Amino acid sequence: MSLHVSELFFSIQGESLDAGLACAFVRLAGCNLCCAYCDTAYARQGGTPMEIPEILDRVARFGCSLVEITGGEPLLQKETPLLIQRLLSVGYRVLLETNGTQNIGLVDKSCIRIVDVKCPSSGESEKNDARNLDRLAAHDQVKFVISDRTDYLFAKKTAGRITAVAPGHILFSTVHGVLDPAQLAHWMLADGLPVRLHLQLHKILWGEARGK
Ligand SMILES: C[S@@+](CC[C@H](N)C(=O)[O-])C[C@H]1O[C@@H](n2cnc3c(N)ncnc32)[C@H](O)[C@@H]1O
Ligand SMILES: Nc1nc2[nH]cc(C(=O)O)c2c(=O)[nH]1
Ligand code: SF4
Ligand SMILES: [Mg+2]
Repeated sequence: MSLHVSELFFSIQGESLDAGLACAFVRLAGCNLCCAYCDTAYARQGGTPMEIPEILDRVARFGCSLVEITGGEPLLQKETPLLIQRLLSVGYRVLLETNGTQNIGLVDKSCIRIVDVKCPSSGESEKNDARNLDRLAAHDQVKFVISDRTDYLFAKKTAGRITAVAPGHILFSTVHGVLDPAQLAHWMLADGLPVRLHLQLHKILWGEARGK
């Protein structure tokens, strides 16, 4: 059995609470959503089949202890939980970025799951599986990617119902180049929201370059 891999690369982690750290990325191919703003549409199809030992070998060559599994939607592939388990078993800190439509409970609890809750402007918010919010562990993170005021109000309401993670693990991000981060900051401050403002550090560093 193999996994369909879109790309493997080494970069500065640009998202999540680990932003700023050197990180190995495994971008898996295939996605069940088509978010209006998706910055990795190329990973929604295609990919190269790779066996787990080959992926572990490629990741090891980057020489860092932090690995992120992203996509595309990583949880669409049956072998993803096994890949994560193998990475954890050899000592990596493992992050999983997932779109919130698949059961995050299938993944080892030691993995840090970063669960997107899709906002209305993505065009995919009706596909969110609300049950994932009850499956969160304290170390997990929940992310809202926001384009406009309607998205912000949706995120604020949904975040208010999350009790499984501390407010500092709830990330409010802008859709890059669409919503001014200062506008989002103003809204958050005006409402006194305790959640975390989140910007994509890699795009500040390298723009929209692929494999970065
Ligand atoms: C490309 S997705 C892959 C993982 C998974 N499919 C998901 O949506 O969470 C990784 C993260 O990038 C975010 N993202 C995609 N396009 C973006 C954009 N144009 N601006 C800001 N964040 C974006 C997604 O919302 C998600 O949090
Ligand atoms: N540098 C960098 N950090 C990232 N964090 C999450 C990413 C993703 O596309 O899931 C990403 C990415 O594509 N690049
Ligand atoms: S779920 Fe993630 S990879 Fe899929 S279209 Fe949306 S942002 Fe892109
Ligand atoms: Mg990205």
